[in-house]
Amino acid sequence: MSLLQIRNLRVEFDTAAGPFRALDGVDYTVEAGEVLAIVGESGSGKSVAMLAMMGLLPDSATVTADEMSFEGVDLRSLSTAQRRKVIGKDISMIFQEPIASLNPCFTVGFQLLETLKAHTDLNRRQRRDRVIELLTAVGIPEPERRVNAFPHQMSGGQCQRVMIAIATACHPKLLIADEPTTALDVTIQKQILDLLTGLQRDHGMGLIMITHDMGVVAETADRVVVQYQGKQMETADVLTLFEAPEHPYTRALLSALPENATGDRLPTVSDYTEAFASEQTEART
Ligand SMILES: Nc1ncnc2c1ncn2[C@@H]1O[C@H](COP(=O)(O)OP(=O)(O)OP(=O)(O)O)[C@@H](O)[C@H]1O
Repeated sequence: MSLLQIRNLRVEFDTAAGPFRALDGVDYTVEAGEVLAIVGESGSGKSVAMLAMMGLLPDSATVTADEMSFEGVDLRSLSTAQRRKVIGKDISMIFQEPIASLNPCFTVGFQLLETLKAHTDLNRRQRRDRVIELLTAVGIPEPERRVNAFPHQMSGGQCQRVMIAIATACHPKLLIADEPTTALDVTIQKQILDLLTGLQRDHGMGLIMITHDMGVVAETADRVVVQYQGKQMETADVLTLFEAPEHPYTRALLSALPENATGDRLPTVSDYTEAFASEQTEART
């Protein structure tokens, strides 16, 4: 039994301009302890897919799927409240903007304590110790002092470490990281990726890494789903994808990597996909 199994997921938004299909029949499988990267350019439906699974899309969204199960539990059969209970305990998510994700009015220690209070039976003393342990585990220096810092007193990288501490505080079985390094300085990006993959390995968590960056995919993933305009283009294990990409869109993404540049100008995905893109647009209208 897979940790997460989603088949033929479709999401349509009711918009002022009429219905808009954001996702059109995508499949995701994540095994326990596996890292799945969902890659695709902005608007390809990466975030919508995860929000749909967690029941967090607004009422304007219609979500359908042939299967949507977590550890064998059919998420479609649960009420929103029941789904949040399953998901709140076993699935955590971190977002692109760490500073915006933390509450600016409370210290980082308080925000960690609140998470532990909501999801564990630890007493006050144990929670305090666990907060220090978590901040140490994510590499915050002088955790006894930093526990009293407000988010604005920390760097973007430190705030993302705190977000990772909050997200992993209750030992989730699946962690979803939505562009976790995009807002960070390049030098910090690698440290955050190493932290995430280290925690993932140590705790045997499933990890879904949402990204548009093939470098992040190469660095972290076991398997990859490539999306374009709400459709799934290709699914492969990471080595196969880099060595023998099957779909023209995947080849375009790989060709646009700086290390694959051959001429004076860095190619872009659109250099390869104009014909393909108009084909997709026609199919959607
Ligand atoms: N509430 C909404 N109402 C209408 N359309 C929406 C809504 N939320 C998302 N969309 C649309 O769904 C499509 C997919 O969005 P999504 O945020 O999943 O893209 P993404 O691949 O995660 O992009 P990014 O990397 O920029 O976050 C986009 O065209 C977006 O505009």
